[in-house]
Amino acid sequence: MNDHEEIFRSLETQGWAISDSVIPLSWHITLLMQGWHLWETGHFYMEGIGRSASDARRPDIRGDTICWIYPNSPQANHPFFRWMAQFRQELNERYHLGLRSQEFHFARYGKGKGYIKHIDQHRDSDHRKISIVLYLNLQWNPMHGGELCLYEPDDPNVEIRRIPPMGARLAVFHSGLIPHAVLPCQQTRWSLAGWLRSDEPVG
Ligand SMILES: O=C(O)CCC(=O)C(=O)O
Ligand SMILES: [Fe+2]
Repeated sequence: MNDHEEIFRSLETQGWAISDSVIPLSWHITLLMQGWHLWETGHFYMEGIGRSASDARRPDIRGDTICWIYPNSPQANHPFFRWMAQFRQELNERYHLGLRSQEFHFARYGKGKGYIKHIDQHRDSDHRKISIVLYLNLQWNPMHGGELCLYEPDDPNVEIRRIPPMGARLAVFHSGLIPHAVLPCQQTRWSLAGWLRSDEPVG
């Protein structure tokens, strides 16, 4: 069974999947360097919690700062995004999900920050179908916290799993199904977060 197969099986049976082997180790390091450089040069900002401009920034709900990766930017050339386009195509072939586009941003959670329990589909749009997080941390140990915490779709009070954000670890889950949270971290936490979408690419 190849790595993609394992992810597909887990997605099918439980709605989420984790892989520590599908992403080459060097990719998370080169992506971390890109993210770190963008942060150093002031390209990160705090995103609101909804879709409209009036949706307030709420660091008490969502503590990360982010930097979107635009299609024609140098960062978009990283092989990770071609890998992801291929993965998206495989998902479409197997499950007819109609995934037409993908979007990704770097995310940086400073010490003490997290993201409270939520679902990734916005109230008024269900175009986000599959959520993806690639962790970019070089070293992580249990004292650093910052786990991705997954909850039962039918009962969000029930925790299913805590996943430490180890470098090169890939988390994949159904955006409209799995409630999840980022627990407060005790060390700066880096990731690349994104969504496979059912609408056309922007621009
Ligand atoms: O970084 C993670 O583990 C999850 C992030 C998340 O839930 C989000 O950006 O919507
Ligand atoms: Fe999320």
